[in-house]
This record gives sequence, structure tokens and C-alpha cells, in this order.
Amino acid sequence: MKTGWLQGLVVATHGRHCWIETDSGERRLCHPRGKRQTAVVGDRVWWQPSRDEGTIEQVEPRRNLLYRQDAVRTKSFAANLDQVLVLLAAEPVFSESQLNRALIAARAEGLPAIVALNKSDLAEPFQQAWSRLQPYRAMGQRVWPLSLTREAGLSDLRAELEGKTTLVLGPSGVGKSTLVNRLVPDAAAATSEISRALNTGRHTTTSTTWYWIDRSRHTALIDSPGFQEFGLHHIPAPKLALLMPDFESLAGQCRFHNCSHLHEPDCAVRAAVGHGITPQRYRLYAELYEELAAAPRY
Ligand SMILES: Nc1nc2c(ncn2[C@@H]2O[C@H](COP(=O)(O)OP(=O)(O)OP(=O)(O)O)[C@@H](O)[C@H]2O)c(=O)[nH]1
Ligand SMILES: [Zn+2]
Repeated sequence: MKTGWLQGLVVATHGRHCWIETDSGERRLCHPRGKRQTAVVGDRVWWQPSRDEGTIEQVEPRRNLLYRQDAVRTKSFAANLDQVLVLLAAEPVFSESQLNRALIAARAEGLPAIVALNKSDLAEPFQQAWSRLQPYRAMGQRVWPLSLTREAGLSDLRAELEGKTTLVLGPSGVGKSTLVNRLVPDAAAATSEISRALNTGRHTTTSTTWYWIDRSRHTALIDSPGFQEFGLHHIPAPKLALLMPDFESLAGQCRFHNCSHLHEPDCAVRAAVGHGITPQRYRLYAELYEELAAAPRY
């Protein structure tokens, strides 16, 4: 740290420009010092004021960074998280592949994940979605029922978020905006302030945004787009089974220690398909394995 540098928290980004919050709660637009520096939401930074804006001098080392990577690019969701909340709903029908990818990405960063299933008021589709989540509950994944248009489940969820920084991920239409509006009373005002500052002229769901749930600024939600195209190219294929809890304990029991669980003899994973591992989960694994094995490594 150098004299004149101040501490800040990145609460939104647009390109390489950041909207930061000071320790006293004041917010300001900052620009990066160098070409290579990129701050993401959740980053702690050192910055220097220049007139009514500022310059980011340095990004503090990160505890963790959740990101996705496909053949074309790497995109960060956010840094320094405590947990990930995957928001799904009875409708629209969710993609199990996307859910699986989000859980794997969180686990690869050592982040606990909660799955919340919204729209419990829609009885029949909810039941169907809930049973599709059965293998996840069986493997120890926490799954919460929720109805954001009613009060159901909201106080439990609030308790779960208390004192933590939670990244919310979910496909379009599940109720992410409804969730933010229920939990963050002045979310709309915060959003328009950020849009003005970063001059995006768009709405929150198009860019990652940090919200404080409480006035004392201890509990935070980060809303982020990008659930749809969840590339995991940064994960080596041989590690995949260790990041899927229902595969993990079996993976060490195969004849070959480097078993891919795709075609080797005496494979404990394949032997468990149909009991312990569902055929659907095994299909997700095999597809993802092929995808990761084919991805170029740098
Ligand atoms: N029946 C029912 N509808 C809900 C519930 N929660 C949210 N909705 C509705 O679902 C629709 C989508 O909610 P949004 O909050 O806009 O969803 P979103 O995830 O922000 O969607 P995008 O803006 O597309 O990313 C809205 O019409 C909500 O009113 C719920 O618990 N039950
Ligand atoms: Zn095996």
C-alpha cells in the first residue's frame, strides 16, 4: 500500500470500469491503472481519487474467483464469495446439465452451494422439478423449496444468507429479480444509480451487481448473468469425478487409479449406475468428460 491509496470494494463493473464502494459507503466510478489489470465484483481494491472519479491502483489477492470458460473466452462471475445460491423454479423447466455445471464450478473453488427451487405455489410442476432434484438431495446437496410471490421459505433463506456474501446464479425467468427485490428493499434505486454511473442504460440482470441486504453491510447478494453458457474448460477431465459428490467416493475404488469411468474394466463408478448413481447423472458425467477431454489445455 502506498500513501494516498484508499480501500474499496468493487460493486459493479462495465467493461474494465468499476463502480466501487468505500468503507464509509460512498460510491464512485474508477478506471483501471494498467491494461492488464481487471477487477471483478467482490474484489477488494486500492484506489486513488482524481477529481470526482478514481483510479484502481491494485487488486488485493482473492480468496476465490468463480468463473466459466469455454473455447473462446474466460468470464468471471465474482470474487471473494462465501457461497453460491443456484436459483431454479418449477417453471421454466430447468436444465440439469446447467445445474450440474454450476455445482461443479462452485465445488472446484471450494464454495458451498445451496439450490433453491422457487414457485412452490405451482403444485404440479413443482412436484416434478422437486423429484428431478432427488439425486441431488441424495448426494447431500441442500435443496430448499421457495415461493417468492408468497412468504414461503423466505425467512429460512434469509437466515442462510446472514453475514455472508452469496452469488446468485440461475436461468432466466426463475425469479432472480423477484428475489433481489424481496431481499433488498432499495434494489431498484441501487440499480439505477449503478446504471447511471457506468452509463450502461441497461438493467441489472445484464451485468453483475453487488447488493447489501442489511444496513450494517454484512450480508450481501451478488446477482450475475451467464448461467446459460456455463463452460468448464478450466477443469481437467480426470478431476471431474472428484467434483461430483455421488461419484467421488467410488472413484477411488476402480481397478485403475486413473480410470475415466467410461470404458475400463472393474470400474466402481459404472458398477454403481442404477444404484447410487442415476443413469441420468452418469450421462451428464460422460458428456462433460468428453467435452473437457477435447478442450485445449494451455
Ligand atoms: N408462481 C410464481 N411465480 C413467480 C414466483 N417468483 C417469481 N415469479 C414470477 O416469475 C416471473 C419471472 O420472475 P423474475 O424475477 O423476473 O425472473 P428473473 O430470474 O429475474 O428473470 P430474468 O429477468 O429473465 O433473468 C415473474 O413473472 C414473477 O412474477 C413464485 O414464487 N411463484
Ligand atoms: Zn472407474
